[in-house]
Amino acid sequence: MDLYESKIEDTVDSWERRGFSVVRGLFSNEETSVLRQALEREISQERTPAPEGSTVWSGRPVFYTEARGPSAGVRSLTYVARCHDVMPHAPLVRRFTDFRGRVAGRLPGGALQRGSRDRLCTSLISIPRGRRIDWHQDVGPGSPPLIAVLHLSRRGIDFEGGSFLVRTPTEQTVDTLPGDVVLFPWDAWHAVTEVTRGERMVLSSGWLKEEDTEQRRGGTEG
Ligand SMILES: O=C(O)CCC(=O)C(=O)O
Ligand SMILES: [Fe+2]
Repeated sequence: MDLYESKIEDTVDSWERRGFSVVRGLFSNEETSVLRQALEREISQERTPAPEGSTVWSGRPVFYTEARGPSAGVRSLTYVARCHDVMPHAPLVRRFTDFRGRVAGRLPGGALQRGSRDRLCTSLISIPRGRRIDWHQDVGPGSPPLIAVLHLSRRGIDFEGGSFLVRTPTEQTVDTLPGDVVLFPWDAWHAVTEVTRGERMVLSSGWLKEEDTEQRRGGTEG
């Protein structure tokens, strides 16, 4: 039995009972801190946001977006398909996305399966002080069927506030530690409360739908 097998069993069990799952300590503190520091550097670089109204896919294999409306100020940097190889500490990121894929394969329901040609997509999401993520579902063009969120920031050190809320259908609050992974279905309403100090960062992994990537692909193959 490999390292993750029992975690996968617990994840599926919790999913069936509560409609979502939290995996504690998928990554060690040391691994998480290496990843956090590298990704902090990535997101702190100056970038031009994808145009307003474009979906998550703006024709680029790596693209940056800044949210509008109630979640304004939230920034994300998304890597599509093979661009995962250029992410800092790509082997660590790969362990996370592989874990997500293995869980997806065990969950009941065809809605959770990706199409064979859909593309892996991983977003670094940063919420600075005074910002939050409003209630939403990850539904729409390019929405992935199963969302897995790896928490990178240390509550009380890197940030305060910023609790994850999910309705499946009762509302639950999840306070995470770095290295924890939260998994939930694409149609679950979720939100993040205001970050009252510092900055909160996660890596969120899913699939972009093939139709969306085909329609919107720019010159560069991802
Ligand atoms: O930052 C989070 O905990 C959740 C972010 C989110 O809404 C998502 O990954 O779909
Ligand atoms: Fe979301």
